[in-house]
Amino acid sequence: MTSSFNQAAGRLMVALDYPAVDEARNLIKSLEDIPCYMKIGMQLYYTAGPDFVRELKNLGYSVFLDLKMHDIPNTVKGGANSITRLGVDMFNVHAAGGLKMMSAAREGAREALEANSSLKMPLIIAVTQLTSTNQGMLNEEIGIPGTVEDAVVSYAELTKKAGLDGVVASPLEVKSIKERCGLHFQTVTPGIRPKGSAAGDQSRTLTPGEAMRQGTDFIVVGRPITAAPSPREALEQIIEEMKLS
Ligand SMILES: O=C(O)c1cc(=O)[nH]c(=O)n1[C@@H]1O[C@H](COP(=O)(O)O)[C@@H](O)[C@H]1O
Repeated sequence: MTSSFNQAAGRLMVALDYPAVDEARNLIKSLEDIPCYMKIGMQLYYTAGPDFVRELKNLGYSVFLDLKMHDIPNTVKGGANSITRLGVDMFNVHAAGGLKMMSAAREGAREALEANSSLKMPLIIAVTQLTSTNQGMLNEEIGIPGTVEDAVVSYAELTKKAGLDGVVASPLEVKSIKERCGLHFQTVTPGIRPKGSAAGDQSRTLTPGEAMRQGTDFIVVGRPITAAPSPREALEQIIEEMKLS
């Protein structure tokens, strides 16, 4: 595999949304030698737990633990401390928890590092508006006025103020986020749909190539890979598309 292939692979996060650890292991086996980022979300974590995080770290993968913490600051601080002790590379909280809650996540991670100097600081990212949320839902159900883009950018600014590393948003908002928060502020973008694949419950989507051209740092892809007849082929095609962008 070429170095440009591997570089693109490192910016592709595979969402391991499976009900059982064996299915996740089968996928990982089929993707052997491709150095992509692995994302463990609540479905798999609630059944496979910290052991599976350690298993992926032992295999050499970068791991994003996507548990989307949203609670009072003290509880999130404790959660962030435990997650950091697992040695993950990235984890997330909800920006809707507010400034104090987000700062508490950073504090919990910092205390874990103080207690064990062999750990490294994970990237801490805040979810802005879920990529399943559309304009109507934002205004009518969630009760936030204005455009989705404004709501996302405003949460991104709050996240930066809290001292976190970046946000989860749709690729459609990446340019505005980078304009307001700077190029180094990380963007992690789900809502990725290769041409011809089903949107499912995602509302704000772009293709892998389009997302890369918006300047995103990481794309997150689940079902277009996990539900493909050949996940490895689907993943390789996505990486080729990322490389060309
Ligand atoms: O935090 C996330 O990763 C996340 C945030 C968001 O706004 N939208 C979103 O889809 N995700 C996650 O990204 C993955 C997308 O999966 P697919 O829709 O199957 O590609 C899932 O694991 C979601 O939980």
